[in-house]
Amino acid sequence: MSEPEVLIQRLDPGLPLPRYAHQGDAGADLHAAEDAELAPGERAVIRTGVAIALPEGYAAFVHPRSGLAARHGVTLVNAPGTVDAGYRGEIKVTLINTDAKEPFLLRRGDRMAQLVVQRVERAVFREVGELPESVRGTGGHGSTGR
Ligand SMILES: O=c1ccn([C@H]2C[C@H](O)[C@@H](COP(=O)(O)OP(=O)(O)OP(=O)(O)O)O2)c(=O)[nH]1
Ligand SMILES: [Mg+2]
Repeated sequence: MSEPEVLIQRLDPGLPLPRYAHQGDAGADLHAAEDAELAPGERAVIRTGVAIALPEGYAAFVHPRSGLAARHGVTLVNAPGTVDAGYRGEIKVTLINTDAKEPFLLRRGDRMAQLVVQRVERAVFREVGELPESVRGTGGHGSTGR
């Protein structure tokens, strides 16, 4: 399978570019371009120092890092964040500290989230009066029990 080429622009020369930590990883780690201190319950929009141009038919999704989530309760408010193929602005990460007691200290250069590049489809929304029947029907939101 050929790898899609993503053009990347450094907006902050002092920072490493996003990279895959291991062969086979789906997510490339995004670095924080700034220091921040998040009090319990606080959120902050953090710059990554990079902008990208994705090929048509692709999107990139900003996912939390599970280590930060498990150790510190730090995740993303909008997980996963969607980076559109046409977006040329700086990628930003909206972190939230869900820990009840401990503030979270983020340092410039820390790996704070990961970017997953994926092929995406665009749908045509065709309006109809009635939808076709299905086995599930309209049951949702816990209809199958706990
Ligand atoms: O975690 C994220 C999510 C989004 N974006 C950028 C890329 C994306 O293409 C753009 C818009 O994102 P989205 O459509 O999710 O936000 P919106 O609130 O709908 O803004 P807009 O009105 O600009 O579409 O913001 C990020 O940098 N980080
Ligand atoms: Mg939008």
